[in-house]
Amino acid sequence: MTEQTWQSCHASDAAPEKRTRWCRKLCVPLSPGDGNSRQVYTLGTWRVSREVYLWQLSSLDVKLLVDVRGNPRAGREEQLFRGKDFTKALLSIGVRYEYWGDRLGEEAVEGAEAEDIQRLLKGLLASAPFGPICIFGHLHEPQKCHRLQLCNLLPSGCQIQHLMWEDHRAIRVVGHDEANSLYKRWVDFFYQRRLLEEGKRQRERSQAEGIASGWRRAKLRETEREDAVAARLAELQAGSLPTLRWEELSAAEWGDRLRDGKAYRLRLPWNTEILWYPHFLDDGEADQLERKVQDRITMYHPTYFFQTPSGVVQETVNRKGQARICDDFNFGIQYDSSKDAAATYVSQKMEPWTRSLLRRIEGASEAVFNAIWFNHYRDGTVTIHWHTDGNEGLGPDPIIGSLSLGATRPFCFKSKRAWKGRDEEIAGIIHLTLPLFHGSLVVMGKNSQRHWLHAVPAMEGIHRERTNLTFRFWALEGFETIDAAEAQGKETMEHLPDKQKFRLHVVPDASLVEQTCRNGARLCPVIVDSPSDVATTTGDMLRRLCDHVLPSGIEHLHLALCLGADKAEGASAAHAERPQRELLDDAQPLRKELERLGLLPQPRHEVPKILLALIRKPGGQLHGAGTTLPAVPPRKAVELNPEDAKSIVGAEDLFREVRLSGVGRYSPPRGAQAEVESESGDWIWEVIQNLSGIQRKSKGKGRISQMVFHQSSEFVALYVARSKSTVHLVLSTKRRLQFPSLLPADAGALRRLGLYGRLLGQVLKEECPNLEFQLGVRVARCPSSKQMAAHLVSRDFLAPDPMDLTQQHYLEFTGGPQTFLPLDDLAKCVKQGSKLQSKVQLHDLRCHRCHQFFGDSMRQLILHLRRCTAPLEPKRGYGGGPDGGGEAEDKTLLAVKMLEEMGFAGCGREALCEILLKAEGSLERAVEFLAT
Ligand SMILES: O=C(O)CCC(=O)C(=O)O
Ligand SMILES: [Fe+2]
Repeated sequence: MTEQTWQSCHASDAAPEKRTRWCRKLCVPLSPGDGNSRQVYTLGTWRVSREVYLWQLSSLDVKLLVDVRGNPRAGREEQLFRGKDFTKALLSIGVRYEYWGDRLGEEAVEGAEAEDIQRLLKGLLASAPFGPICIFGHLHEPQKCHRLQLCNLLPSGCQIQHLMWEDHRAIRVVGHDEANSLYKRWVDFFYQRRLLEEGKRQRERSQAEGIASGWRRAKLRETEREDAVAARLAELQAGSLPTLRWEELSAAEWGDRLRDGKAYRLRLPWNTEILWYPHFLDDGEADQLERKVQDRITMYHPTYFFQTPSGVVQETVNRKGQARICDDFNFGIQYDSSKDAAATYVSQKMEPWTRSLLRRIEGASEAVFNAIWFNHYRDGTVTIHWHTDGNEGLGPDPIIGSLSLGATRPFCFKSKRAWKGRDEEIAGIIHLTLPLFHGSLVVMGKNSQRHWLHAVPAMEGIHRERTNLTFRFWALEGFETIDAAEAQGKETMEHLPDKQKFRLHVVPDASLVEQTCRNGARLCPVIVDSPSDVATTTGDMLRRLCDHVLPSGIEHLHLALCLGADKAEGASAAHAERPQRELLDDAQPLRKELERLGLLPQPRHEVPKILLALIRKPGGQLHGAGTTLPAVPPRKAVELNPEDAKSIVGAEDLFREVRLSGVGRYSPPRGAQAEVESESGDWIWEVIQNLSGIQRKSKGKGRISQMVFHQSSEFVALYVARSKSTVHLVLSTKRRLQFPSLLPADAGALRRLGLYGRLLGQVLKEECPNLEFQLGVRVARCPSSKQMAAHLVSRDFLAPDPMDLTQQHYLEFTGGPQTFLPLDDLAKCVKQGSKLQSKVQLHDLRCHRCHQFFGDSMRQLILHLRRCTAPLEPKRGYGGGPDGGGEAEDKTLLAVKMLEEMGFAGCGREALCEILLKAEGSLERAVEFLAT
């Protein structure tokens, strides 16, 4: 291949600057005939059994398999993971396995010099056994995999052929020139489409400018002119964004800057750019848009089929709702690996409101888009796993704008490879988390898909829905592959049973549409696939909907079939005119019922929708357990103290986060459920780490998940296993923050944590109006090297199990700022670098009559005092004995001394005097007061 042919292959002349560094490096021609003549095959991973792989390699007489996967244990094909097992299996058919992914993997070659890669390839060939070799990459199609570029750097004598699976047995050979031309076609097609789109925008804008300056007659509609102006303004704002550089800020500083309400251009390693607009839409605009999306966009929850290791086929409704808008393309949703299981997802068309929004986002993103993809997360248990948006339709190095509405969820970025910074401390895989506030926009700019993964992790304790709109430029018609996040760890089915596919459009009854469920989520129409099992009852169907799709906190529902002219039409028709309904019995097999009514669609027709209605079932119960959810009235709004708003960085956003998150009821897990075994003794950190796993199988029902009362993007509020009071939570940062190593830069996070506690306190006060709350850190714990934790505790100290309230806890919680320090004071101390020392003095508790010791168990002492009949020693001079006479003051002093001897010296004499007065002089009652 000559330089010219390479160039024309890999970059359109019209967009030379768009060529990646990688591609340019690969343009270096190879000297022909360097003696390395060799048969080279390439192959990717696919859902084909390992036996068939081995059989094909063996029949091609391959002698060496060269694994060039950067991460050879990634993806769904576990049987093809690098490991002893795979190596042995290859050896059994005479194929040697060599791992080269560390030098020739996707990451290793990114930005590398072509000469260096060539040198490595030469070395590889020189050491390879005689005979054909096979380069093994990740992706099935060679034109999408970096192995194609590697092959372009092989010595010219090599005979290169790419192998692709035709089905689960047969293989197809694609010539190297053909693979290169497929790649070129893809790139050229993509750039041409984008140029076309850019041209359109330019024309629109110059028309708008022409009209504004009065030299051109209006050809654009008013809205189009406004869109063009808004886009231009957004573009100007983008152009003047201040820059934050990853290396220049500590984790604490990032936390502050991402919460200071300002928009930034973030520059990350590997020449990556992210634009961050925390308030791209103001609150009013964001509310309005969320409403509009609820009204106009119908979310689709596709059903995926997985084969479990035992061979059982599982049918799973995707909990994440999806919708796509695009005038140019439809998108495919593939249900499993067989081609005919893919069904076209018909995109909705652009409307004036979506077009306006898209234009504005384009300006802020410095890009053009032609598609909006929606993701709907009904609550914090719906997630998206680590992935890149690397679909071929997005072209090379796509730019993606991502707008968030509803509950704040964190957007996690992590680098695909380790950063080798000068500073040891910041070397390694890089993590950056953005709090996706209601109305925020993140633009994943250049290199963000190439070098980084992103995810939206689970967030138990968040009951509010979230909608995400991603703005993309899509330029290829094709099939979307199945959601990698949902498929994680599961093997998809090879063959689906031959069945008819149709979709069910589930529309809530008009009386339910306006009903807001717990925490403000609205019951909206959804589209789901028909269940494949003919025996599925309408009760099963309803349960599936409740478990996976509908917002929680709705009243008892019933499923009805809508009959009438609009039975297969969209939600709007159902809203406009209520069709006749036929109530479906819970036990009725759904499919049979549809068949009986003559509604089953004919196979091979375009997937039709059948309208099912959700209707209120007065006082009824859903069939089976776990589907009856009482409606809970939304909580009253929390309030932000104007002082906090002024003085705390990020106060407004934190306030909005809590307000919009749908804080749940206080319901601590009971008994063993609440205990977290902690090997390190730092259970809070262990829980936090556990929670930071991006996707959890338990979907909010696991043991660790049950420990969570609430989360914000920065903090977590956990139930404690041995609660010391009616309400008792520990609050901590999700970032590692240990007491002895708190730095002045952490003061901002501590002040926000204080505010978080106050806001949660307000919510809890509404739930338990008779309780008073206090928030602070136990000073005695501060010197320990454990995760920093604050306690939000009600002042009644009525521990569910009184044995759990020790003297130490009691004295600390009631000892004022010397033992229980408010977070704002802690922030001040940290800022000034002062040390904290607890003033609590602990004494063993003991009975003043029989002198029995009770360690620090207040409960045991109280129980004992109620029983102890030992006489009071007369010489102790208290309790009405003969030496006990004298002045009342002396009597009190004696009693105070006795309490001190009993182990309450830490309370201070003044407090003991007061308590004695309250207890009318009775020591036993004084002890009980001390405990409550
Ligand atoms: O919901 C989000 O913010 C992320 C969505 C996403 O990454 C995607 O759709 O690819
Ligand atoms: Fe994504």
